[in-house]
Amino acid sequence: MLDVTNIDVFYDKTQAVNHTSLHLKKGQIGCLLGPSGCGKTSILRAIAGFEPIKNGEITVTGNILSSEHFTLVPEKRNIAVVFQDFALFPHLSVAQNITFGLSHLSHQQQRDRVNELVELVSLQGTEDKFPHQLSGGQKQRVALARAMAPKPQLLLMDEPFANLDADLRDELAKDVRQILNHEQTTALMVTHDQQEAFAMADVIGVMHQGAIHQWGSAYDLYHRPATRFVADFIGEGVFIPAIIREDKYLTTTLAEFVLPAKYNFTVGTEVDVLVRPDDIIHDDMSPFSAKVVAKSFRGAHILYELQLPDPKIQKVLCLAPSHHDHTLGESIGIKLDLQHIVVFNR
Ligand SMILES: Nc1ncnc2c1ncn2[C@@H]1O[C@H](COP(=O)(O)OP(=O)(O)OP(=O)(O)O)[C@@H](O)[C@H]1O
Repeated sequence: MLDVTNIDVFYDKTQAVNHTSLHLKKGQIGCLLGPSGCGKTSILRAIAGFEPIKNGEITVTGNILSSEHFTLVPEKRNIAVVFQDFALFPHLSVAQNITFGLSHLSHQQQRDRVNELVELVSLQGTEDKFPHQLSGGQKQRVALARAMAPKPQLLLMDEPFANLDADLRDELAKDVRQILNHEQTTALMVTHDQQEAFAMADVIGVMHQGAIHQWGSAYDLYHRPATRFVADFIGEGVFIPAIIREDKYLTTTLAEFVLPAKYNFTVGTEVDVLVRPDDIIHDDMSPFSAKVVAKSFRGAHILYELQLPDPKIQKVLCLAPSHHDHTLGESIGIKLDLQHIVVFNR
């Protein structure tokens, strides 16, 4: 549905997006995730038609919207954009804000669509209120309803929940996902908050320095990170040193593993293995122990930071059920239980 193929975006001589591609199917929700300045907004702006592209192509349902020598104006793209500051018209009521893009419809059709959207975004009873009389979450719902009212072929959202507090953000993210699914709207959003990306998106692109390192599901990004940057950026974890032995064995201080077939390291190569907090199991019977150097209570679990006796390994993290409450300085038995073996060259 949306095909962004090998695009470059420049601001004068500064390259903000570097030969980047992404694809969304109809009804899919995509998310660009990455640290500040990595180029997320620039991709969104190029798709919306606010920035020209230097190379490549942007198409929606096969129609070219942007190419090296062509930029279709934003108003002809049938793409809606929701900004982080909501950008509602302050002098228009909720109903008038939502009606704004519907002038091509009859009055009855406008009323029907507004009623439908007000119900969909759970704003019944606020139709005659003005933006300053609404909470942040309500304003964001109006912004979403207004953007979706003309049934755009694509919805773009730039940090749509950034101005909301954490609880509201989680709740709204789930609601927005349901609303988009209900309307079968294809959407692409930008965020630097991974929980928000996980809550909203079917497919996530992790960006760094103008490039998408991996375009995949939350599960794949966490368990099968394609690059060291993705492994570091998504979730928590540490790298522990290992060496490739004959017969494709991988030896670490804590355990030995068979190297998955997709890796092609020569014998003797020194590598790093990704170890997530849920890969380290607390087990009093284990021959390996480590000292608790820090802990953080997370409700159902405690995240322990553990120092192993091996000086080559800085620390590992262990997520243990919170009824196992150990004190700082205590040594606890641990074992490594890697379900997904992810290895990078040292
Ligand atoms: N109008 C502009 N003029 C010049 N450089 C710009 C402009 N907009 C963005 N840049 C630069 O392009 C790069 C990418 O910026 P972009 O806003 O796309 O990143 P981002 O990932 O969306 O960041 P953030 O999360 O902070 O919004 C940055 O180095 C930024 O400084």
